[in-house]
Amino acid sequence: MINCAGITKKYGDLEVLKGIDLTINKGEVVSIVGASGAGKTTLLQILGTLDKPTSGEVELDGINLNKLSGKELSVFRNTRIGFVFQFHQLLPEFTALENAMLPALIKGASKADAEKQAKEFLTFLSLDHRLEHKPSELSGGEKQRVAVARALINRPAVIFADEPSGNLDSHSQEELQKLFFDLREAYNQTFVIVTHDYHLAKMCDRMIEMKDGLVHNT
Ligand SMILES: Nc1ncnc2c1ncn2[C@@H]1O[C@H](COP(=O)(O)OP(=O)(O)OP(=O)(O)O)[C@@H](O)[C@H]1O
Repeated sequence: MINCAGITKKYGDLEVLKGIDLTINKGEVVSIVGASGAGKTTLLQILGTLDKPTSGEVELDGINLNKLSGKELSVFRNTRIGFVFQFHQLLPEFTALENAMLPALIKGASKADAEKQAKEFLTFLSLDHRLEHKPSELSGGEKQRVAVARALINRPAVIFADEPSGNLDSHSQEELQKLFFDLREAYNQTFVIVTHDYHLAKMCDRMIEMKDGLVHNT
């Protein structure tokens, strides 16, 4: 699913990633942990095509990312990758249903198909009674579940989550954590999750520990 070899990233003189080799298999739920500044977000952004490495190769879903043009990369990102961030980043003027539908509409799905898919995922995520609510009318946990539905809608190869439960109360945190594993069970969905939450990290199939720009154990 994901293979990366010799990933480095430099910001000026600062070498944030110093040669990362990593393999993540389909259907795995993997956490990336490490101290603040260890390079976790930088690695996630490179794996998720939001940033480019200084050197090294990333293969995702059978595609070598170095070989894609800027335009091909953005199509690949919208269709094959899902993201969940610490702050949900839903569009405030749209309903839960509309927010979840958006990536499917961008991909070119018909409104009817996008709506059907979005409703299926929102129902799976126990939000069938919140379809017409706008983000301001949803709880933090609900907003984050809409963000998960939006990430899922195109059935991406992988969902990258950066501190997905960082802004939630402990009950919503637990609910969200359980969902990742439910979604893997139901859809064989692959997740790569950057987290400071040791409880979540330990629940994952594998914990990738980063230290000083290197992976220490996988
Ligand atoms: N655009 C940038 N320009 C310069 N330095 C950067 C940039 N982005 C990140 N860095 C530096 O790279 C290092 C790694 O940052 P990164 O955000 O990947 O760490 P992290 O492990 O995710 O940390 P945290 O747990 O605090 O989010 C930090 O020292 C950071 O200051």
